[in-house]
Amino acid sequence: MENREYDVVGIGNAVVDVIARVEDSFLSKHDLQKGFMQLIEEDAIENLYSDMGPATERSGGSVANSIAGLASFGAKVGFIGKVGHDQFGEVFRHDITSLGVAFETPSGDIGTGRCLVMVTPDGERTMSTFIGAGTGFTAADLSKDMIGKAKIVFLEGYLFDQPEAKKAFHEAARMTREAGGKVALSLSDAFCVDRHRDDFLKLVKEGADIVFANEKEATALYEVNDFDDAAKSMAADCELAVLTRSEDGSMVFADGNPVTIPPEHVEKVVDVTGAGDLYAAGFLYGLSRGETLESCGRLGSLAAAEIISHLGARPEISLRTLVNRA
Ligand SMILES: Nc1ncnc2c1ncn2[C@@H]1O[C@H](COP(=O)(O)OP(=O)(O)O)[C@@H](O)[C@H]1O
Ligand SMILES: O=C(O)C[C@@H](O)[C@H](O)C(=O)COP(=O)(O)O
Repeated sequence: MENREYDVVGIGNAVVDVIARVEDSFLSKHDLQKGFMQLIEEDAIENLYSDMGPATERSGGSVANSIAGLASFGAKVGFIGKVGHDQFGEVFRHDITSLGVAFETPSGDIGTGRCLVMVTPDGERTMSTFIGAGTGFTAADLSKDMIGKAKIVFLEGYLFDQPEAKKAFHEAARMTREAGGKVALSLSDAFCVDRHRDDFLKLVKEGADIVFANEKEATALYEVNDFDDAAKSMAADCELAVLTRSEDGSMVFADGNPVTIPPEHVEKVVDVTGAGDLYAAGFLYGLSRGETLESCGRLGSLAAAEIISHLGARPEISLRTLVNRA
């Protein structure tokens, strides 16, 4: 890919994660579906929070996590997303800009989005997200300049949950194409896929160059039970399909041809939050540098392995150092 100011520009919800360890019984008590993301209103988030044990706050947001990961690899990156004029917004802005990410989206009047991340003893994460300021995200927040200078624009599927953000999403994809960049898409979550299946299918077939999905999202998209059936359909539908399979690694299909990528060995899985986001970071980092698909996948596995070895979805050590060591 030719030289451009940004390797990747991400567009997604700007969210602060509130992370706590919980027992499985906490999930059943609050009627939460383990391993998924459920949308929640602000008062409900307060109720849930008050029933939790000690929690830590870290910047999150799915594509924002990927962009933070890319910055940690040393990529040139930007992020577009909406925070509010509050302390959570300041934390999010500080964290992302301190990593060297260009982030210029003006803050809005609604409070910053928050995601309660509940980590069970097996390391699985279950999320309840209040989108907050993200509900005020519109096409007017898109930076034409940033998008026009990106090799890849990475769009978050969660944006589909807000009508104005959904319009902005389509506009961003159009602007990217017009400027000669590649459109990458994350399907985000299986429930989100269920809510917007037809729109996602259309994008996978026509609007995106690179599609990231985990096993649950891919099977939800094609309404099948078997991973192989979903993979076959996605491989036929898009140019570059990147399918992740948790501890079984990942598979990439380029023009229908499969490449299998092993996972990185992880001594102890502490918290799987951000595995897919960081995998995407590594993969896109490799892609923006013209690496082979196998090498892109290995970079993804490496970054994902770092993130699941500790609590939270932002890297705790420099991914560039990790790659150099590897
Ligand atoms: N238990 C694990 N051991 C090693 N790597 C893992 C493990 N779980 C996830 N990963 C890595 O993270 C990637 C993404 O994980 P996955 O669970 O498929 O995505 P998501 O977080 O979107 O649900 C996998 O392809 C793999 O490289
Ligand atoms: O954007 C959200 O609603 C959730 C994020 O804040 C969270 O950090 C996240 O997406 C975690 O990533 P995943 O486990 O790879 O889905």
